[in-house]
Amino acid sequence: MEWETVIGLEIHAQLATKSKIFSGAATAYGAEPNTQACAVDLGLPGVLPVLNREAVRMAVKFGLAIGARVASFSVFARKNYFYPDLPKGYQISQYDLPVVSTGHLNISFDGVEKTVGITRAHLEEDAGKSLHEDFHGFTGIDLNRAGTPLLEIVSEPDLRSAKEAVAYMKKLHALVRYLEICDGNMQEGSFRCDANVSVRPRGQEKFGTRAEIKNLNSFRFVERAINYEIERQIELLEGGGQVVQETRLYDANKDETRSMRTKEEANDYRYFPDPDLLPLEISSDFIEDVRKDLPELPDEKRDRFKSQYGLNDYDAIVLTATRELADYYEAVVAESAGSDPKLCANWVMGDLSGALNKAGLEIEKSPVEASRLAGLIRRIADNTISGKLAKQVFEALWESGDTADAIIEKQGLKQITDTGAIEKIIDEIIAANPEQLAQYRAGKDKLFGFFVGQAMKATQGKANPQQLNELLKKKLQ
Ligand SMILES: Nc1ncnc2c1ncn2[C@@H]1O[C@H](COP(=O)(O)OP(=O)(O)OP(=O)(O)O)[C@@H](O)[C@H]1O
Ligand SMILES: [Mg+2]
Ligand SMILES: [Mg+2]
Repeated sequence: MEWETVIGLEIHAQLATKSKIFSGAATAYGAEPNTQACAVDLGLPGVLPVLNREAVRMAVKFGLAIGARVASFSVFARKNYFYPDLPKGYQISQYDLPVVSTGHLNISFDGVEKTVGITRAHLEEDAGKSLHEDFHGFTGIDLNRAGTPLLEIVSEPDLRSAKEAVAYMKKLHALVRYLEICDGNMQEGSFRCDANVSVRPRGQEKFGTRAEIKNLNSFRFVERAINYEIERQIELLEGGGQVVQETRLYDANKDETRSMRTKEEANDYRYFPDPDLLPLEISSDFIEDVRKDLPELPDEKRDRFKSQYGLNDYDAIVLTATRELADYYEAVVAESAGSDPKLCANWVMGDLSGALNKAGLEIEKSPVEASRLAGLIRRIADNTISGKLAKQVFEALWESGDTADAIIEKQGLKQITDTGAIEKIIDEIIAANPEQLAQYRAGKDKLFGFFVGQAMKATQGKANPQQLNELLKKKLQ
C-alpha cells in the first residue's frame, strides 16, 4: 500500500524579553540554578502575576508578519498537570482564545512554493528544567526557566514529509529572528519543536492517529525523528497493528523514538481562565503602532533582491535565509563599487559560504569582513586578477587581516593584460616547441590546450585568459 505522511508542528519560540512573562525576574540564560525564579514564578501564595507588555508586543508583531488575525480580546488559562519542574501544578497558557490565529507562512521546498497554515500562536510561560546528570543518581530541578515567555506556534497538519517540515521550521526560525522576537538559539532551547506525525493510505481523506514527538531542538533531529516515526507507523499498520495517540521522545544516540506516555486529551488538563489575570485586550492603536515597527520581512527582502540586484529566485532565497546573511551580502554589493551584484552573490554563496561551513562558522563570525571581500571582487571586476587567482587571494583573505590589494601586491598576482608582454611569451613558447606547432598546423587542434598550458605556466597563471586565447589563435595560424 502507498502511504501518505501528515505532519503538524508545534514550535515553542522563547520571546527575547528581559524579564519573565508574569514577573520581574530575569530571563538571562546560564545563571546559577534557581537564582532567577521569584515567588510569582513559583506560584507561592499571596503573589499575583502581571503581564509583560513587551511579550504581548512581540506576539502581535509575529501575528502581523504571518498575516494572521490578532485578537482584540484573548484569555489566559491554566493548564493543569503534575510534573516536578512545575511547582505551581499548572502552566499559564492560552486555550480557546489565543492572541494570534489563522495565519500562514510560504515555504519554498525543492523549487516548489507552498503555503502552510498556522492555526494559532499563543502566549504561555515555560516550566523549569530537570537536570538528570551530575547529581549522583538524583535529579536536580532548576527553576530559572519557569515563567520565561514562550510563543507556541501551531501549524495546520499541512506538511507532507520530514524535509518539508524542516523547510517550514527553518523559515519560521528565520522569521522570528528577522522580527527580533526570539534569539533562535536552538542549543539553549530558545526555539524547539514538537512534531505531530501520522500516516494514512494515499487517497484517504481521514487523518490517521498522530504521535507527538516532544522537544526536538535541532533541524537534523526533527528530520530524523519524523522519518523514524513514519517508518515505525507504517510497519506497525502493515503488520496489522494500530498507532496509539501518545507522546514520544527522540533518542538521538540511538536514532529512534520511544513512548513517554499516552497523550492526555485536552479536557484532562482541566483548562479554565486564570482568575488572577484579566483578559488581554489589545487596542487597534497598539496593533498599528507595532505594524509601524515591522522590519522588511524575508519574502519582501527576497523580492527586492530580485528586482534591485537582478538575482534569480534561487540566489535571492539563499541570500535572504537569515537577516545576517542578507545584510552581509548588501554590504558587499555596496562596497564593491558598482561591481556586478551577481558576481558578489557568487562569492558570498560560493567560496565564502563553503569556507564558513567547513569551519563551522556563522556569517556573523566570518573572518573575512564584507569590506575585504568587496575589495577582492573589485579587483576581479576590473581585471586586475583572474578568477582563478582570486581563489588564492580569497584564501589569504581568510587567513590574514590583509586587504585584497595588499595580498595581490605581496604575492605578485596582478594579471598580465599588456598585449606586448603576452605576445612575447607566446613567441618564446612557439619557438621552443616546433614539433607541437607543426602537428597543430597539420590539424591536431587538441594541442591548443598545450600552448595555453605552457603560457600559463610561464606566467604563473597571471596571463589574462581571454587575451591569451585570442593572441595564441592568431599566432598559431
Ligand atoms: N492526524 C494528525 N496527524 C498529524 N498531525 C496532526 C494530526 N492532527 C493534528 N495534528 C497537528 O498536531 C498539532 C496539535 O497541536 P495542538 O497544540 O493543537 O494540540 P496538542 O498537541 O494536543 O496540545 P499540547 O499543546 O498540549 O501539546 C497541530 O500542529 C496539528 O496540525
Ligand atoms: Mg500545543
Ligand atoms: Mg502538542
